[in-house]
Amino acid sequence: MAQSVLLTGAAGRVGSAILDGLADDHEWRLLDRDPPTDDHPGEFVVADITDGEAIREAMDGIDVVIHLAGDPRPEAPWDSVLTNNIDGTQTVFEAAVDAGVEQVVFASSNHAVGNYETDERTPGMYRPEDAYRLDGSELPRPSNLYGVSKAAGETLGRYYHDEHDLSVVCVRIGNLTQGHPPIDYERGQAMWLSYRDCAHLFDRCIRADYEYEIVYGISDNDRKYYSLERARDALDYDPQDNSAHYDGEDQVAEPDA
Ligand SMILES: NC(=O)C1=CN([C@@H]2O[C@H](COP(=O)(O)OP(=O)(O)OC[C@H]3O[C@@H](n4cnc5c(N)ncnc54)[C@H](O)[C@@H]3O)[C@@H](O)[C@H]2O)C=CC1
Ligand SMILES: O=C1O[C@H](COP(=O)(O)O)[C@@H](O)[C@H](O)[C@H]1O
Repeated sequence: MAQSVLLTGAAGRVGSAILDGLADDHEWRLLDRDPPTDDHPGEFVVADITDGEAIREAMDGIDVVIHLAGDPRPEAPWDSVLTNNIDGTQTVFEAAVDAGVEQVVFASSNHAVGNYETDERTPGMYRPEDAYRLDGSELPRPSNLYGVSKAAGETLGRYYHDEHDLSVVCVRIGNLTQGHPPIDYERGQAMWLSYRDCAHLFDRCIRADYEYEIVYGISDNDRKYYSLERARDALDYDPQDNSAHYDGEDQVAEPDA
């Protein structure tokens, strides 16, 4: 069934991947501090996620919030991630509870666990024959202050689920690139998320029933160090793409049937 969905950070890259795949599948209300530059489905609210009143108003009549807005830079300074990623995310969760929203999907990141990639494990863990997997049950181990802010967002989600009964899924997104996986970047190929799989994954986050989940958001790459098991089990995620099917920029194998 189509849901009424508020998409924060709608003007960005992940927002574009979601809307490219799902524009006609749900009733969208889009929100970003930057106004839209292209055609878009539904209404567009220009607001900052730290503005509690505007965010609460944007959630009227909404079933599901996909919360993407924030500073996505791994090198972002503390004042920016504190304001945009931590304070902004708390504002979004609080407004969701106040508005009676049922589910919040939080865009977390590989950088929340980036320091599992130790000198001893790399680059072996990026290769297809390596069996090492993170599965979402491990503690955060951030690789920068941006990763700390994403771990904080996951913990806020845990709190709002336990105290306020909100259904929350945190998606530790890998490396989203359009068209083909990153070139000459083993780590990026191991955590590649195609646009098609991104849209499908967020569709499953909108439609599935869950309590509190942490899942990894990557395609079904031969190289991987993130398990897809929780995303498959909890969300019925069924990725179609695989970075091994690309030779540089060209696709050299058909997606699995
Ligand atoms: N692109 C990727 O591969 C990955 C992205 N993510 C996360 O996904 C989310 C989206 O990332 P991208 O689309 O790549 O970034 P982006 O920079 O393309 O989009 C982010 C959007 O959020 C908006 N925004 C930022 N701060 C805001 C605020 N205070 N109030 C309202 N809007 C605000 C920006 O205007 C922008 O349109 C981010 O939270 C990022 O940390 C996580 C892992 C990987
Ligand atoms: O969280 C994020 O991760 C991706 C991939 O990280 P990288 O270290 O391989 O670049 C990054 O591209 C994106 O900007 C960021 O938000």
